Amino acid sequence: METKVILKGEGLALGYKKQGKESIIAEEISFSLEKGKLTCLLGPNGVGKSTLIKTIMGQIPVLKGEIILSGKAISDYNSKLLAKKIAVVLTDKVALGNLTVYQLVSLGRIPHTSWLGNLSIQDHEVVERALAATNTNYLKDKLLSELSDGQLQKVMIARALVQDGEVLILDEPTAHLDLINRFEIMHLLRRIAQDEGKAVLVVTHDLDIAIETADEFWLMQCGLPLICGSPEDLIVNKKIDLLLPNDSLKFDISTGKVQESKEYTYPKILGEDKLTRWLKLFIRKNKLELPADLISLGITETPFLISLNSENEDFEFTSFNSFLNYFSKS
Ligand SMILES: Nc1ncnc2c1ncn2[C@@H]1O[C@H](COP(=O)(O)OP(=O)(O)OP(=O)(O)O)[C@@H](O)[C@H]1O
Repeated sequence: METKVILKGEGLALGYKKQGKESIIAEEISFSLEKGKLTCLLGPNGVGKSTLIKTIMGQIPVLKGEIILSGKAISDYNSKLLAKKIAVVLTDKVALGNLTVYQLVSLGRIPHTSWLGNLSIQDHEVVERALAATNTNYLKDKLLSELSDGQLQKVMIARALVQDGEVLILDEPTAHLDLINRFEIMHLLRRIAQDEGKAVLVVTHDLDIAIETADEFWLMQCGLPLICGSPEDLIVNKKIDLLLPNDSLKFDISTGKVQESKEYTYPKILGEDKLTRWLKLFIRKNKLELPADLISLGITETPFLISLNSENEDFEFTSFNSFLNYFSKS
């Protein structure tokens, strides 16, 4: 069977060297990046995610070990050959506002063109295909300065696609984007991984969307080896909690959300789970103290009602805010 692993590292030490002095940022970093999969690299700010990316891109050398790309050490690739294998999308703003989308995407072809940079008919076809794959064809004559952040991000992905490397790396591609665009970009990357058989590695802080879209997670935490596995495995075996070393937060396996770890005792709430969970969140968030003589609390969808029955009084509320008002009066 053809191996899908394209990039491999084992027991790496990563960091920076200044005036002969090493400053190690992360150790015991082992991974296998596979073609056809969307892999998300997650971890707190400053843990070393960008350092790992920069090392994979060959921008900084490994302090210990070797990264192997297609059976050969990264350090043995020259920059042009590496650019044919690995395409990168960074978060830096492009200072090329007066280029058209088509011109920018064409620039991604440079590792494949002659030294004059002329594009062949085949190169133009690759550019057209990348514009189609990212749904940005309609933008091709627009100037970059005329694009929204979401459109620009898709165009940057198109530029990386025309590089036609087997590995595509993106550092926080969904930062500054709205919810719809965040989903769109991550689904687009998943499609690219699956349809084009590329190994896509994405640094992200978007845990929710990463859980929805990723095939693999790499979790990075200070002083710990890199933890790799499918999101579902890491959730079920609780390794995902490594992202939350602070005791005040925990990952709630039943909702897939990060929440306060303080245990709340709720009264029995009558109603469907899909509604009672929002009532529980509302009680927890607003630190509501329910009456000591409470008999029952319930919630219904049609008509929307929150009912509170105590020994002394019964109430019905038609919104969460009117429920809250009851507590501010009492
Ligand atoms: N050129 C450099 N020389 C020395 N140290 C650096 C250099 N660049 C980054 N660092 C340090 O390496 C550590 C990891 O930084 P890095 O940018 O890799 O973290 P990160 O996980 O990507 O963070 P974020 O989520 O905030 O982007 C930080 O302590 C940072 O100060």
